[in-house]
Amino acid sequence: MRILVDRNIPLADEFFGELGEITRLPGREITAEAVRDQDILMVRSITRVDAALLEGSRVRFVGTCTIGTDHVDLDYLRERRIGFASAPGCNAESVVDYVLSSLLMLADEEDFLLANRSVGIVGVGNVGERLRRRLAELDVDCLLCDPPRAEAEAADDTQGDFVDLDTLIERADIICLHTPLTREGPHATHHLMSAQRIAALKPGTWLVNAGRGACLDNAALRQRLESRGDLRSVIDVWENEPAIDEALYGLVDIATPHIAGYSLDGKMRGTELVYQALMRHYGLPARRKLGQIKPDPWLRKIVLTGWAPPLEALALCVRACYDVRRDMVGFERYRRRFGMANAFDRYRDEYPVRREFSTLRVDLKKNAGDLRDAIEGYGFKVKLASKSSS
Ligand SMILES: NC(=O)C1=CN([C@@H]2O[C@H](COP(=O)(O)OP(=O)(O)OC[C@H]3O[C@@H](n4cnc5c(N)ncnc54)[C@H](O)[C@@H]3O)[C@@H](O)[C@H]2O)C=CC1
Ligand SMILES: O=C(O)C(=O)[C@H](O)COP(=O)(O)O
Repeated sequence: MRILVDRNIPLADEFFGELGEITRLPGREITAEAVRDQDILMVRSITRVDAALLEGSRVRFVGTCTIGTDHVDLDYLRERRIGFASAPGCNAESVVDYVLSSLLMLADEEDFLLANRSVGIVGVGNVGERLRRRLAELDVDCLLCDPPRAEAEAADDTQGDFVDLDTLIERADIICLHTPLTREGPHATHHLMSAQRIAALKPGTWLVNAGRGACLDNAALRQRLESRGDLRSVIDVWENEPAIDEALYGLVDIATPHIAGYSLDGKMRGTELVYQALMRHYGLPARRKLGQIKPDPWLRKIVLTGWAPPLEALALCVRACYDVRRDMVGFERYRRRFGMANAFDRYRDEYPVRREFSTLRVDLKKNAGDLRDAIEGYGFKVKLASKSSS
């Protein structure tokens, strides 16, 4: 079999090599001509997969090693009986790491504790739910907005914690968007954060978008920031990637090129999930296991030998593992050298290795044990020193 793989998919040889001949291409160079003689196509979110790409080709299976599927015409694949798999949840932990690293940076600048603020999570699926759980460990109040879930769970008495988006906007100090991009149906998310809703944000609100760019009206956010400058914003996903609105880029506090989910762990998990689905599709045993191939992180553990203010201890662990400033500064450096549209793709292509918080163990000695909840709450592994060793 012939397998065409986006070159930004790690471990493709290890997982797909046994099935046939692999060709690698940059995602934006995966054209109808390139796929014509291929049997299997493995993409990421920048390749539009539809009739224009696949009609007349031999492709019988498409995998996207991503959570989002808005770049794939699923109806077309169904009609043509082409097998399909995505990688639900693969990089959800990484997106949460990104959000927490960003919130910590802003909290650091404004000198306050997250525990004193309420966070509104819009879209409480794999990402939003993990964010909620980690924030709950830190005693942060969360408001949840997820109408599809609210409807589905309405009959369950133990649920019912959902609010509508306008109530969330009114009450939350920090708003995190984690919705998929959908353009149809009762809960379509295109411009869910509309001009009207952006105008309604309370002065001082922090707005985070790590879902999809077009869930938020980018022009309206630019106007609000230009005219009032009274929000703080973290934008990882943009309308019209990679040719994003540079004026908006210049106004947001943390601007990154769609890398929230870009840990090596998240990407490798994406490859493994799609590999498992591919093997099921062909009725073959999935013998390869990520655990056998995954490289060790280069930083395994940090030892805290005494008590420190929780915010400082957390900031230390976060910075050691993944500091969002690395990507802000790196992206800006690329923008100056290559221009925005080139910088956007190139930074992602050449993305420096990043590992999830969960790969870092924090050893707490002596009275540093008091920091356990905060550090575990942020997603790190914690080991408490035994009495004899402390
Ligand atoms: N920035 C990045 O690097 C990444 C971005 N993403 C994006 O994040 C999105 C969410 O990821 P997951 O949580 O894994 O997806 P998921 O499918 O597990 O959860 C999405 C949630 O959004 C809810 N939802 C749908 N319409 C809504 C609406 N109108 N208002 C509020 N909630 C709504 C759904 O009911 C669901 O619970 C993905 O679809 C993808 O587009 C995912 C990974 C990385
Ligand atoms: O998984 C998703 O959904 C994402 O947004 C990906 O992390 C984005 O990565 P690319 O597919 O654009 O490389």
